[in-house]
Amino acid sequence: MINQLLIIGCGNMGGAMLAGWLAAGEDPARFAILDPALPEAPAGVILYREAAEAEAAGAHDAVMLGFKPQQLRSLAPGLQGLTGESVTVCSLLAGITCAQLAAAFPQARGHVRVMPNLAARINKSPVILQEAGLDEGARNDCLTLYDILGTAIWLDDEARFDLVTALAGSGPGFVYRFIDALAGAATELGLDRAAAEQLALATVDGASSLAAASDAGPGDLADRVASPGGMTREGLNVLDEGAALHRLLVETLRATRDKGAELAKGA
Ligand SMILES: NC(=O)C1=CN([C@@H]2O[C@H](COP(=O)(O)OP(=O)(O)OC[C@H]3O[C@@H](n4cnc5c(N)ncnc54)[C@H](O)[C@@H]3O)[C@@H](O)[C@H]2O)C=CC1
Ligand SMILES: O=C(O)[C@@H]1CCC=N1
Repeated sequence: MINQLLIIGCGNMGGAMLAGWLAAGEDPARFAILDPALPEAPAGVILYREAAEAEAAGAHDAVMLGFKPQQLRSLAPGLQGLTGESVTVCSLLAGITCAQLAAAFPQARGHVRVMPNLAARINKSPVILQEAGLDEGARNDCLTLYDILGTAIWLDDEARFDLVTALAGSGPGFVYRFIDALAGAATELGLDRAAAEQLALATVDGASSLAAASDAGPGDLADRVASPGGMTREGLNVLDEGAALHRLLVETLRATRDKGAELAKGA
């Protein structure tokens, strides 16, 4: 079991994960934060402003890096005292590989890439994991911890990590853009903006919950919405014309995935 996780950089993503763990009833003493700028920590969670303070406490057996990938090179030297041989280094840093983590924190017990999304806050995030150097016990400890935030899985091929990041880590951003566009389209065609936003959100919420609970795939479900000779088919035809939506999303995921390699190159 991971007794204490030190979250180094607790902004949007680290904060959402911490909120998810606490909402699930985890003991706040199981977590500590090192962040020079976070206004305050949740009740019962220790907040360190400097690495030396966390080092002196020496209470953690894992760290989770939650700062920006572009900061890895400058911050790693100052974090060596926190990443000794009894400490597992977990990282949220998009694009940064296990090999880069091992090079940045060579003394650590093992290295884990972690890719959640913001739905960790409500324990509904997929969490994709990739490790280097962990034994079976440490693998189980990581899976158990991250599974609290939704559904954690090990990926067996790190070459696909940037792609799953684009799909599951960045994915909420694309879904939010879609909801916004749906509401914007209805507004342009004459609906009041507030009503359009409310209906678009409720529709996406209901549709996604139904798909999650259904044995049928989303393609089949779309066909079930489209009554023969009815209205929906006309709209689906617009999305399907020349595989317009499919092509747009392939380009969206490609651009997102490829940025991962660029971030890795810069680190
Ligand atoms: N936002 C998202 O939905 C997701 C983000 N990620 C990853 O999470 C990481 C953080 O992203 P966000 O939370 O969006 O960024 P953010 O800017 O909200 O959070 C970064 C945090 O790092 C802290 N920080 C800055 N310098 C620091 C230092 N020297 N020591 C300790 N902490 C320091 C900041 O004060 C801030 O709280 C990135 O590596 C990103 O790739 C991964 C999956 C999803
Ligand atoms: O935009 C980013 O780089 C991070 C990684 C996945 C979601 N947010």
